[in-house]
Amino acid sequence: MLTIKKLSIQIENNIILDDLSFSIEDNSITSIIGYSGIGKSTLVKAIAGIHHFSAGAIFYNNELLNNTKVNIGYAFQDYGLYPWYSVKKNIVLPLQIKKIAIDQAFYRSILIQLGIDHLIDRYPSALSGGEKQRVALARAIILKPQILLLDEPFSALDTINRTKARDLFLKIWDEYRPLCIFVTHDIDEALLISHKILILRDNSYIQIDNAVRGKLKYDPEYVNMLHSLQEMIAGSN
Ligand SMILES: Nc1ncnc2c1ncn2[C@@H]1O[C@H](COP(=O)(O)OP(=O)(O)OP(=O)(O)O)[C@@H](O)[C@H]1O
Repeated sequence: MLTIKKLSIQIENNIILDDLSFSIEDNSITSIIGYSGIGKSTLVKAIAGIHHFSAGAIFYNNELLNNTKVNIGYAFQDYGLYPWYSVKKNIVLPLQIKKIAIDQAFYRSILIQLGIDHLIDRYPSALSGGEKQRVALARAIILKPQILLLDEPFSALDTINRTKARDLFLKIWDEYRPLCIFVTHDIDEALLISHKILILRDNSYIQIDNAVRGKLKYDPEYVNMLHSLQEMIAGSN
């Protein structure tokens, strides 16, 4: 279980997140939604250990989260690929850093499932935005991390490929069910994939159970939930 306790983050004189507390259970997906600039990426970076916080603490299984002890996979919003490394080297880098032998079968299956097996010798400059995102996703998953942080992982994909990538992600996620935090602007995406949803708003936040996960988009319960979420994001609920 990941527990965020009274977390506050200030950048220069701006309070980005203030007194945020919530928990995420193992084997579950939590989406983070909210207006652009509200602090979604900042929160994910703090959990990844690459952004300082001004107050509060982050625990994993009741111990302070230490990213040298706990494997954290992170797909950055801007991909975060190293331009001087090939696709293969970018993907296996987390294994090399942690001195973990490559699981060839898992590596091959990720490449094939994400449709990037033909790209492994290319460099990031020779990839499309959607290809870079899939490489970033492969790199986040390669360690089979206990905590998987995905910051708008499908934003560069068109609608058809986004739907495919989402289904694929859920298939891969289901193989070992890591605790996953998924930042998205797409409320439908949040409703389709996540067990819980954290809504960040100006000066407040709400964490809700997603009762319509797995339901069809035209199901009345789904439509009601979609409308309530829209109101919650706008701050009128
Ligand atoms: N290095 C920085 N210096 C100053 N302000 C920053 C810095 N990094 C982020 N911010 C500000 O912090 C706020 C939160 O940014 P963040 O990227 O977390 O938002 P977000 O909710 O992920 O936005 P988006 O949905 O547009 O990706 C924004 O107002 C941003 O301008």
